[in-house]
Amino acid sequence: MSTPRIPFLKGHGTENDFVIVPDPDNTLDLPPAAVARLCDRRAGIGGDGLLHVVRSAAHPEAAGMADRAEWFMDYRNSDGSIAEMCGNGVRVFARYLQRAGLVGEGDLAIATRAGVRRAHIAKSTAAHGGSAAAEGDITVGMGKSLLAEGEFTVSVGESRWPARNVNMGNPHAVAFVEDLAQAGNLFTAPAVHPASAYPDGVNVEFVVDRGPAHVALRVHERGAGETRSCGTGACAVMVAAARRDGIDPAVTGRLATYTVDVPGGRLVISEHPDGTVEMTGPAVIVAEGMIDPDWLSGTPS
Ligand SMILES: N[C@@H](CCC[C@H](N)C(=O)O)C(=O)O
Repeated sequence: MSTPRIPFLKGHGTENDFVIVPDPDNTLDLPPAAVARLCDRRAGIGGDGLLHVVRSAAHPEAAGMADRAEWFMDYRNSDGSIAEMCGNGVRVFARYLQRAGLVGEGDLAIATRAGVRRAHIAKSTAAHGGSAAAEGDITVGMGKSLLAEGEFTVSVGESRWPARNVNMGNPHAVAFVEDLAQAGNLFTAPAVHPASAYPDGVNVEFVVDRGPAHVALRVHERGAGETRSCGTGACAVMVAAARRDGIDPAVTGRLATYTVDVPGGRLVISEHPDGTVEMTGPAVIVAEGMIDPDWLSGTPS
């Protein structure tokens, strides 16, 4: 009997693109090599990462969150490595659940390795025909940022910039530059100093100003290379930009909101007086299909 084909979908959030593999009961074997094969842009489906959609109760890393969030985002980078969190991924994950009829518009909770995140799926508009595939925005509560004390730098070639070390569930180094072109081709990961500050690697964001409370970034993602967007990175950038601008909602008691442009679109990010960060942006499912299990396992057919 032949092995059944594996359903998948493809989606993106501000062009941070993902292979989505629904596996409610966690029955699929997805070793790093299989993830890298699926995310390969020439020999596979292609993506910056993979969203393995599993019921929290069925996954050993999420079972403890099952009472608060039915679904677990088992996120993998395109090189097959595991990441704690993916901001754009959470929105696309929520969009998948909506499209599959597993959740409706409104609020839902999603378990991630960084903890439970709450998403709000905006009501579909008539302009989108009210369909479940509508491209309305999704807002995600991204938790609190953690800014490390100390001196950090990021360098590309001979250039070196001071950086903020911001954790959004996953690690980020944020450097303000004069011009985004200074980041170079970003084929390889920029050097970070001290490297010991990031024992598990780091995502690196380069940032320029576009106007008041408006910045733009380029990013090199750990485990994926340069991508068109990074949601957690955009949140790290928002917090770093606010502090640089002398704004700390915990001190002022007022919400701070920044527009963060990424190569693949725009995200709007707010920090509340209690320190929680909220991100709003699009999430789109573009295709669905079937994976050949023999190809995935590398078994010649
Ligand atoms: N693109 C994501 C971040 C994905 C994980 C990251 N590469 C890491 O290893 O931490 C986002 O939108 O946040």
